[in-house]
Amino acid sequence: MALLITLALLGGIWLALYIYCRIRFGFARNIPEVEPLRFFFGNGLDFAQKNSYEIFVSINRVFREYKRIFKISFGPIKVICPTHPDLIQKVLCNSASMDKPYVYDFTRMGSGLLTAPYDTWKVHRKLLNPTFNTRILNSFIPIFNDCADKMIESIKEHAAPGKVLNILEFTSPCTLAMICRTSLGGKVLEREGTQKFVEGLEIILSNVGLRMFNANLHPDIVYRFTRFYRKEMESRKFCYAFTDKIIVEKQQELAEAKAKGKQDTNNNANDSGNDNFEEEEDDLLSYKKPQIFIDQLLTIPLPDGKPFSHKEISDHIYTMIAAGNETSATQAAHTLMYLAMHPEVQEKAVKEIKELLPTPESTITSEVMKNMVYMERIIKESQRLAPVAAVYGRKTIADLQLDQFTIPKGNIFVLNIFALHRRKEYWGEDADLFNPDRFLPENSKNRHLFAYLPFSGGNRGCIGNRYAMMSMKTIVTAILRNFKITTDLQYEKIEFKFKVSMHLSGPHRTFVEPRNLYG
Ligand code: HEM
Repeated sequence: MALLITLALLGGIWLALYIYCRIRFGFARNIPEVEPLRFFFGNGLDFAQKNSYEIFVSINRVFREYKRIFKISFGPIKVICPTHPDLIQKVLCNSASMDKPYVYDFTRMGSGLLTAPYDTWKVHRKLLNPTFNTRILNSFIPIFNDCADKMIESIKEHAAPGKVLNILEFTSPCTLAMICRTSLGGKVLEREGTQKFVEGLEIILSNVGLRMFNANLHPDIVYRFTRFYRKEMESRKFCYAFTDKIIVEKQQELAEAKAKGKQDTNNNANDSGNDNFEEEEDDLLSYKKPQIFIDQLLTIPLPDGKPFSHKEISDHIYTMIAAGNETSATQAAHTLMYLAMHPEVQEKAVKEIKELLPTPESTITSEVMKNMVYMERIIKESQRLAPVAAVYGRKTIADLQLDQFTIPKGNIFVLNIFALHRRKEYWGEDADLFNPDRFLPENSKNRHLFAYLPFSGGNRGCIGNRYAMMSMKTIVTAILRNFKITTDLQYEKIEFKFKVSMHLSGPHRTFVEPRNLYG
C-alpha cells in the first residue's frame, strides 16, 4: 500500500512538472530538436555519463547539423542554440540577452564582470573599460617581456635533444605571472605562500570546469557532498586569505599616501613592485610605470561616489586571473603546436621577428607589438581552429525575437564557437586547414563579423582581448626567437576536450632545438 502511495505521489509530481514545463517551454515547441529524444531525459543522457572528450564530440556533432537554430532538452528543460551568425549577433548584442546562465555562478565570483548580473555588470564594465586602454596595456609590455624571458630560462633548463616538452607547462606559469603582476603588483609571486596560492588557483579552476561540464554536479545539494567541493573550499580559503592581505595592504598604502597629501595615486601612491623597468619618457602611448589593476580598482569611484567594496575588488581580481590566465596560456600553446606542425609558417614568422627585432638586444615595444602583423594572423588562425573559449552562454532578462521565435525572459542560450569557426559557408571548403592568410584584410572583408568570435562579441565581449593578444605575441615570439619547435602530433588527429577552456586531449608534445637567429 505504502509503495502504491509513493508511486502515485511520484507520478503526480512528475505529471505536474511535465505540465509546467510544457507551458513554460511552449515557446520552443517549433524550434528544431536534437534527435534522438529519450523519454523523461530528453537529450540529457547523450551528454551525461560521458568524459569531456565525448561531450566535446557530441556537442559539435549537433551544432554542425543545424544551420540556424535548434534546441537541446535536458529532461524537461530546453536550452536554445543559435548557430547562424545573424542570430548569434542578435544574442550577443541585445541587452535582453546580456545576462549569464547559472553555471557561471559556480565560479563564485559574484560581481566580477564575467558572472555579474546585468545591472551590476553594466555599471562596473563602464568603469573598468578604461583600465584596458592602449596606454595602460602598453605600460604592461616590460612585464610581459620579463615574464617571457623567465619562461625561456625555464625551457632552457628543461630542454634536451629528443626530449618531449609539454609546452603548456611553460606558457602556463608565464601567463599566470603576467596576470598576477599586472593585476596585483610585481612582487605578488615572491610572497610567502605563493606556491600554495598557485596550486589553489589551479584546483579552484579545475573543479569549476569539472562541475560546469558534469550536469550531475550542478545541484548545490549534490556538489556539497563531494570531495571536489571540500578541496575547492579549502583552496578558496587559502587563496582568499592570500589576496585579502594584499588588498588590505594596498588600501593602507593608499590611505597613507592620501594622508600625506599625494594626489597622483595612479602613478605614485604605492609601490607596484614593477618599478624596476626603464622609464619610457618619450613614449606618449605609455605610462612611466605599469598601471596595476588593483591600484585602479582602489581609486575608481562608483556612481554613488563610494569605492568598490573589498568583496567587489576581490571578485574583479579573481575574475581577471580566472578569465585571463588559463585562456591565454592554452591559446599560446595551441598556436605553438600549429606552428610546430607547419614549419613553413614558422619560418615566415621567424623572418618577421628578425625584421622587427634585428639584434639580440632588441626588445618588444609598443611599436614592435603593433607591427607584428603576421604573428597576429597566426594567433587569430589558431583561435579560429582551436578557440579556448569554445562554448559560452547567455540568459534572457526580457523577450528576445530570433527568427519567428520569441524567447521569453529566463531562458538559456548556448553558443558553440568551435563549430561556428569551422562552418564551410563562412570559411570555405578548406575550413579545417591552418592558413593564417585567411586573416589578410582582403580575405576578411566580406566575412560575416559574427562568424569569428574567439573573444565573444557585443558589449559583453572579452575586456582583455588586446591584453591577451599582446601577451600571446610576446610568448610565441620569445619561444620562436630562441627555439625551433617541432612535434610528433599529427594535425589530422588532434583531439580536443573541455576543461574550463578547450584543451587538447593529451599534452602539447613539443621538441625544442636552439635557434641561432642572429648567427
Ligand atoms: C586567449 C585569451 C582569451 C580568450 C580566448 C578570452 C575569451 C573570452 C570570452 C569568449 C569571453 C566571453 C565569455 C562569456 O560571455 O561567457 C571573455 C570574457 C572576459 N574576459 Fe577574456 N579571454 C581571454 C583573455 C582574457 C584576459 C587576458 C583577460 C584579463 C586580463 C580577460 C578578461 C575577461 C573578462 C573580465 C571577461 C568578462 C567580460 C564581461 O562580461 O564584461 N580575458 N573572454
